[in-house]
Amino acid sequence: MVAELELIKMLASSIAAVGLIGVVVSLYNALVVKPRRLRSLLTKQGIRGPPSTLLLGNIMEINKSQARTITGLAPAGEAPANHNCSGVLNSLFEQWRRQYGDVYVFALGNTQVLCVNQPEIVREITTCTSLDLGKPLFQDLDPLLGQGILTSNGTFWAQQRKILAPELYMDKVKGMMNLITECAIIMVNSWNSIIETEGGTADIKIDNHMRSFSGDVISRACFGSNFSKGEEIFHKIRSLQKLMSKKGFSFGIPGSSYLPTKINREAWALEKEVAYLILKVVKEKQEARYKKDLLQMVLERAKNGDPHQEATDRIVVDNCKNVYLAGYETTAVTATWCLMLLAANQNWQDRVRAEVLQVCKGRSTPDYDMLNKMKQLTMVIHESLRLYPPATTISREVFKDMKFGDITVPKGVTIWATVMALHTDPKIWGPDSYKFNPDRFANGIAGACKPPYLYMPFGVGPRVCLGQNLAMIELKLLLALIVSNFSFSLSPKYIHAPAIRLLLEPEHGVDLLVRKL
Ligand code: HEM
Repeated sequence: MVAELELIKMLASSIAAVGLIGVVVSLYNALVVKPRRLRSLLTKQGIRGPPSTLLLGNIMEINKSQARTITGLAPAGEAPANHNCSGVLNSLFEQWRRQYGDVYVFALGNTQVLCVNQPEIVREITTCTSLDLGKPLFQDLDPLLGQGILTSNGTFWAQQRKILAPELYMDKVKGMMNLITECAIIMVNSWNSIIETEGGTADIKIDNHMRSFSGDVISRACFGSNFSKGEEIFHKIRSLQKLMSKKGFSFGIPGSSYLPTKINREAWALEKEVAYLILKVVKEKQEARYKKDLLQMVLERAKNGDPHQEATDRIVVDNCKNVYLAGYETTAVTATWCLMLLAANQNWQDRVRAEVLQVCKGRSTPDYDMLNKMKQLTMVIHESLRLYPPATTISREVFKDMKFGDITVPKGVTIWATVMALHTDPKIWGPDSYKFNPDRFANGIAGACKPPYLYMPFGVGPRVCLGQNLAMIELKLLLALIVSNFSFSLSPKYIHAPAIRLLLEPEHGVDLLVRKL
């Protein structure tokens, strides 16, 4: 009996040892062998790049000064006189581009990233419709994004795009004008009360105000009359988002999101709670026959595409989270940068205000046609998105060997079109490419940028942003109401420190001195 037990113990420990060896081998393959092989396939084609210094790095751990170096903008306390992008030339990406050419490779964790700045190749990549080219797979973000439109690929992505896209066409966005106006008025009123309390002029950190506005719009658009429940749900998604950025991306450690760490456990619990709450609202809606909103339409289309309840539930839950994450912070941070630039360039603030007042002819809130007539305002938004694009790179992964230009990109490589570098390239924009000059957009995007597809704050091609119509209307309406109600300048507290987190954000927020007009 004792001998049998010993034998069982020995067998168990050999199985454990073999299992452990298997794990070590697969880790070694993923972390060392595969990256080396991909790198050498690129190097053989003459593509060079910095040594793999970021191997096993964690993007969130690239410390703040490094993030600022990558962003390339002026560091804290050294704002250039007109608060433009003039420091970008010194950025790490620019440095690498000068050193290694328009196409170079670097390592981010165990991922080999091919950085592409050559216009024709950028175009080939961004407009490529092959399903073998898609979004990089960030398993770490699973609890946050699930398998929704932002991260999925292939036919499953195409199915989800078909479901969501019609809900964000311009005619649908036009129908959201009332709800967007309501949210903008709430924002303006909150500033009015702060200014009243402060006695005429208030020093306001505007970032969270912009977030409340865009969060409010998405809650109402998705959940219609249930928007207060939507707000509760989005509050939890935001907590999940914060938790994920605390965790960071553990590039290079396969399976790390499935380890029962404290953060992972918290994330799983929040993920379950969010899914439960969304499905509860969906069920209530079905029973109460509410007016159809975005979520309801997604549900109906998802049901037509797949009769299985579980699959339908997943599409609804994941896309609800995806739309929120795609549309909330991006719009808020763009509004924040626009206001910073208008505060720093008073002449443009005056020009936009004069236009808004002239177009609105005494009306306190503009309608859709009025927004379309606001050309100066549109130019300012375009220029702000050029200098401060919230998404600083457009990224793709190749799922089988593919050829772009004369480069063969091996399966598994990630490609980045570096939006910030393309948006400030003097060869594309002229010698004042680092300056805030909305006039360059006087004849539209095609007049400002040659070739126009290199202006890509919303991406280009088959995966172009689905929410750009909604975002532009939200931004125009909010900014029109702000400039017609208030005048503002930069507060002495403001520190110019753009930093790349998930998006390009002002590291210390934006502080404005705001006065009621
Ligand atoms: C100023 C605000 C916004 C900016 C700068 C922005 C930017 C972007 C960018 C750069 C992409 C990736 C494009 C690519 O990979 O080629 C994207 C995708 C996407 N955006 Fe936006 N976005 C904004 C607002 C919104 C809003 C308000 C919504 C929805 C309500 C939204 C929904 C989406 C969706 C669903 C995708 C994924 C499309 C796909 O993969 O097929 N975005 N956005």
